[in-house]
Formats: sequence, C-alpha cells, structure tokens
Amino acid sequence: MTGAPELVAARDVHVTLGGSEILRGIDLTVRSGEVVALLGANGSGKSTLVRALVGIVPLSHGSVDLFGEPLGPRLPWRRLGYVPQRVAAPSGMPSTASEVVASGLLGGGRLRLPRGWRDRTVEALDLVGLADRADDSTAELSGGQQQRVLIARALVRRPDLLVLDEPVAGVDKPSQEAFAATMTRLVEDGLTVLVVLHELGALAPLIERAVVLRHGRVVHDGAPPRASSTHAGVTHQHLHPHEPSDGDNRPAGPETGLTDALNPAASHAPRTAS
Ligand SMILES: Nc1ncnc2c1ncn2[C@@H]1O[C@H](COP(=O)(O)OP(=O)(O)OP(=O)(O)O)[C@@H](O)[C@H]1O
Repeated sequence: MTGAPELVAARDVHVTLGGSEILRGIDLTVRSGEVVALLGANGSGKSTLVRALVGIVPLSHGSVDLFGEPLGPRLPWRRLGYVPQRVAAPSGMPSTASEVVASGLLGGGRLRLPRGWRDRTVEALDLVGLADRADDSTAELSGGQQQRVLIARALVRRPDLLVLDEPVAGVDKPSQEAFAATMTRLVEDGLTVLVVLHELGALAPLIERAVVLRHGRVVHDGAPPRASSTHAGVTHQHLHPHEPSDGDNRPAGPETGLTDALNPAASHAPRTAS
C-alpha cells in the first residue's frame, strides 16, 4: 500500500467540544486500497475523529486533506461516502428507503437527482439486501435495516472512500456476515474503508490495520489486535471480575499495551477482589 495515494491525511488534529479537548493531536493517513479499523473504548474520540475527517466538526488545530485536497469546497465530495452512527429514525417524517438512499446523490451543489437515480438506488439497496423494501417507510424497518439503508445511501454515490461509524452496532450476526461479504466485494473492486468498530467481528478478515484511540490520542497504529478466545470483542471495557491478581503472569510485549489501550480499566482501575 506504500506509495498508493493518500485518501485521508490528518495532521496534528485537535478538536475541542463543549470546552473540552476531545482530540489531542491525531495523525492519521489512509491510503487508497486500505481497510482501516478505528478502535478504542467508549468516549475515546472515534466518532469525533471521523466527524472531523468528513468536515462535520471543526478542527481547533491541525489539518485534514481528503483525496489530496484540504477540507473545503474544492474537495471532490462525491468520492466520499459517510455512514454516521445510527440514531433512531424520526417518526413523523416518513420517507421511504429509496428516498433516503436517493438523498445520497444530492449535495455538492446538486439540487436535482441525476439521470438513472432509480436504478442506482435499487442497486445500492440490493448491495445491502434491501431491494425488496425500497418503497417501505423507514419507520417500518428494524434498527438494523435502517442502518443498512444509511449504508446504501453512502454506497449509492459509488464512493472511492467509505467512512463508517459503527455500521454493525446492534445488527444481528447473519446481517453482520452479509455486510462483511458486501464489503469484501467492494474492497476487491478498489474501495478504501475507514470504519469505527467496537469489535472486529465479522469484518476481521478484511481489516489489515487498526488505529486505536485513547483519550483523544492514537496509541496504536498497526496490525489489528487478535480477538482473544475468552472475549467476543477486543474493545470490551468493563472491569473483569476475573482479572489477574498482581501476582499473575500477564503476557509482556505490545499485545499487553494494546489490550490496556483498549481497556483502560485493565491498566488503571483498582483491581476488585473476586
Ligand atoms: N458535541 C459535543 N459536546 C461536548 N462533548 C462532546 C460532544 N460530542 C462528543 N463529546 C464528548 O467527546 C468524547 C468523545 O466522544 P466520541 O463520541 O467521539 O467517542 P467514541 O470513541 O466515538 O465513543 P463511543 O464508542 O461511545 O461511540 C466523549 O467524552 C463525549 O462526551
């Protein structure tokens, strides 16, 4: 991947929200063809970082380039697909799945849908397995299906870079696997992906690099953590009643540091007697 164009280049990014510094000097590069997972405990700044990268929250310091252009009107926004963290669909504002997906073709000064939008909308819904629900109101869809509609809204743009914020949170296992299969096909076709995850889950085979945040800083950028056999996920952050006592032999080396980065409780909280 070295030498491939940098689709994301964030340098010394700081973001302050509500008077608190949430991001404290993030450097992150994503090159064309990469699939990068953004991991970290709750509140470590993952969503804030992706929102800063796509220009939704302002930087207090630093810079972000996408596709070699600084954030701003000259940027080729149509090459970007962004899937926000799902929030409940507002009731009282009925819109069909295909209307939501078609809205992904607007923006960048475009007020009318392009020719062929219907076919592209159905194609995008088909990618997430919802072509047969195109005319259903999103309010009738389950939470996981609404999430898939948002993914289709990003894919309808046929983006080169897809930024997803916890796309499979609350989605059942078969749907996660279907999503992973779709992503695999798109990545084979050249899609570059930056994805916020709580655990690698079904996407694990696709993830070649993981960036781990802690308290608004990058604490790991490299090989994805291996899922432990005893824990379903790598970013679980509760304090384990079965944590090792001080006398236990914890494995030394980078893996320990990574585990601690993902699990602040493991390294800082006082151990509870079990
Ligand atoms: N608009 C805001 N105003 C003030 N603080 C905010 C705002 N948005 C986020 N924060 C704070 O920034 C911190 C990081 O939040 P963020 O959502 O980026 O974390 P995260 O790693 O994505 O967490 P999660 O895994 O729970 O989604 C949190 O402490 C959050 O409360």
